[in-house]
Amino acid sequence: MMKTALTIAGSDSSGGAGIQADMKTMTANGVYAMSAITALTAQNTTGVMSIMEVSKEFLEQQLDSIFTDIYPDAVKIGMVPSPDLIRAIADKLEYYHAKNIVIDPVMIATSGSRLIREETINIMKDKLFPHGALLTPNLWEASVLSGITIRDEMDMVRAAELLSKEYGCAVLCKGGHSEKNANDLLYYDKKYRWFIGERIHNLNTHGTGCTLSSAIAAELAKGKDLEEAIQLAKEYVTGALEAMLDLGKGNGPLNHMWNIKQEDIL
Ligand SMILES: Nc1ncnc2c1ncn2[C@@H]1O[C@H](COP(=O)(O)OP(=O)(O)OP(=O)(O)O)[C@@H](O)[C@H]1O
Ligand SMILES: Cc1ncc(CO)c(N)n1
Repeated sequence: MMKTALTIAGSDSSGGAGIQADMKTMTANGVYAMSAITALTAQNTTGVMSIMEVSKEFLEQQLDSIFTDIYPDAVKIGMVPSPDLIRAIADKLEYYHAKNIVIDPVMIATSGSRLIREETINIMKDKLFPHGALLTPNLWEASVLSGITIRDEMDMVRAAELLSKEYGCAVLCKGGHSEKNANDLLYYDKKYRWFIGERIHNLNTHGTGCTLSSAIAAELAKGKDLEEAIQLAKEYVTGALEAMLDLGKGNGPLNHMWNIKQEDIL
C-alpha cells in the first residue's frame, strides 16, 4: 500500500516553498501527500506581500478530517504563524498519536520576510518541539533557538547538541547559509554526523528548507531510518538545485521534478 505524509504549513502562492513545495516533494518521492494549511501567503520569489492566518477551529477541522480518514505515516510541520495554532497542532498530534514528526522551525522566508509572530517562538519550543522526531533549523534559526552565535562548524555541533538535549529530539542544523560549503549537521543520541554537501552556485534557493524537511518526512513514511532518510533527502535537494531551474525575478524555486523521467508520466 502507498505510504502517506502530511504537511502542516503555509501556502506559498508562487509554488516554490510552503505547502506547494512540500506536496511536490512528497509526490516526487513516492508518497501520497496531504495538507493542513495554517496560513495563506501572497508571496513570490521577491518577497511576501501579505499573510492571512486560518482560525484555530479551521485548522483543527483540517487535522480531524485527515487523521480520522487517511492516517499519515509521517508529518512535516513548517510555517505556523501564531501561538494559538501551535497549541492546536500540539493537541491534535498528541490526541492522534502522530508519528515521524519533522519540524522545520520556519521564521523568515529566503527573501527576508518575517513569516511568524515573535511571540510564537517560545510556544513552539515548549509545546511543539517535544513532539518532534527531528528539528531542522537553518543556521540563523539554530542561533535564535539555542542562544549560541554560530560562527563555525563546532558552533553548529554545540547548538544542535543543546537543542537536542533540551527537547529530546534529533536536530539537523542546516548549512545552506554557510559561506564555504553546504554541510548539514545531525545531532542525536549524544552523537553527531555530518551530511556533506558541495555549495552549488545557484541563487534560486527559494524553498530549499521546506523541500529538505518534506523529503525527510517522505523517506521516514516509507520506513527509512533517520540517517538514511536525511541522506536521501539531501541528495534530492541537491539534484533539485543542480537542475538549475530559473524562474521569477528574485530567488527562484527549485525543480522538484528533476528525479522524474517525462516518459514515466506521459
Ligand atoms: N547553494 C546550495 N548548494 C548546495 N546545497 C544547498 C545550497 N543552499 C541550500 N542547500 C541545502 O539545502 C538544504 C536546506 O538548507 P537551508 O540552510 O537553505 O535551509 P533554509 O534556510 O531553511 O531554507 P529556506 O531558504 O527555504 O528557508 C540543506 O540541505 C542545505 O545544505
Ligand atoms: C509559506 C512559506 N513557508 C515557508 C517558507 C520558507 O521558505 C516560505 N517562504 N513560505
